[in-house]
Amino acid sequence: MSIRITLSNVEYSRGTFKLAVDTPCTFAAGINYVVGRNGAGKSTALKLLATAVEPEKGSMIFTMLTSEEGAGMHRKQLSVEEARALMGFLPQHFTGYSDMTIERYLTCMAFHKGIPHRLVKAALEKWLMDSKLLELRKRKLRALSGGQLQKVGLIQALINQPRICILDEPFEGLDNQEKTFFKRVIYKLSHHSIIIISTNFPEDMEQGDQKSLFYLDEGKLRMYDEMAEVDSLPII
Ligand SMILES: Nc1ncnc2c1ncn2[C@@H]1O[C@H](COP(=O)(O)OP(=O)(O)OP(=O)(O)O)[C@@H](O)[C@H]1O
Repeated sequence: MSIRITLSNVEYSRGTFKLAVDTPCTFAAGINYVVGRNGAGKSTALKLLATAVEPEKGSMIFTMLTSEEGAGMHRKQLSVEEARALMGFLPQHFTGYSDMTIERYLTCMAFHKGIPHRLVKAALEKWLMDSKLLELRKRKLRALSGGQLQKVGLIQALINQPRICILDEPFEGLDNQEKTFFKRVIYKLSHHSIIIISTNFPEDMEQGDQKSLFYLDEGKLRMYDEMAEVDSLPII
């Protein structure tokens, strides 16, 4: 099941800021890094890809390689609803439902994302243990530190191994051990899923067998074939 997101001549404005994609950009399975200076439009681009906002011009098309009787192997275009059902999204300033405890919030998210009820408890316990949140599971989201909340945000985005996973500055606030844990989860997922990560930190871009680089310069998104080019781009 190979999924792609293809952007053509997309434009989206927010106040005086304009995001524009005037060269072909395709996001495929593997880790796709979106980089650029502060204010270049990374969060806006990720919201667009997550279908949280709609392009004013151009097209954003989700396709999946599929095999159907009579039609053989072909690329099927997905509706926005079908694409959303395959998505996990961590926005830049994740809040979740601040009055819920970690356990209740993540249980609701797991149900919502279609994980069978009988599997949720054990799966959640493993996530909470691996991310060092187990002892905090009865604490409300509003009482968590920035790093603790970020881990909850990452778990809700990754919990059902989504085929499209969009993570806005995912490692913000995590210590090295926590970063290593989540990077390993993301790396494994990247073999079958489109992972889109925005970051300002080149050291966070070391992983992924299949890597692509997207650079934003004052709202213009451009795809680079070579990760090696990252060293030549002014990121921060
Ligand atoms: N709610 C808003 N209304 C109007 N303009 C906005 C709004 N939010 C952000 N902008 C502007 O849109 C532009 C892109 O912002 P965006 O958050 O996408 O950039 P970014 O690359 O993610 O920045 P950072 O690295 O600082 O998170 C900026 O110039 C910003 O000032």
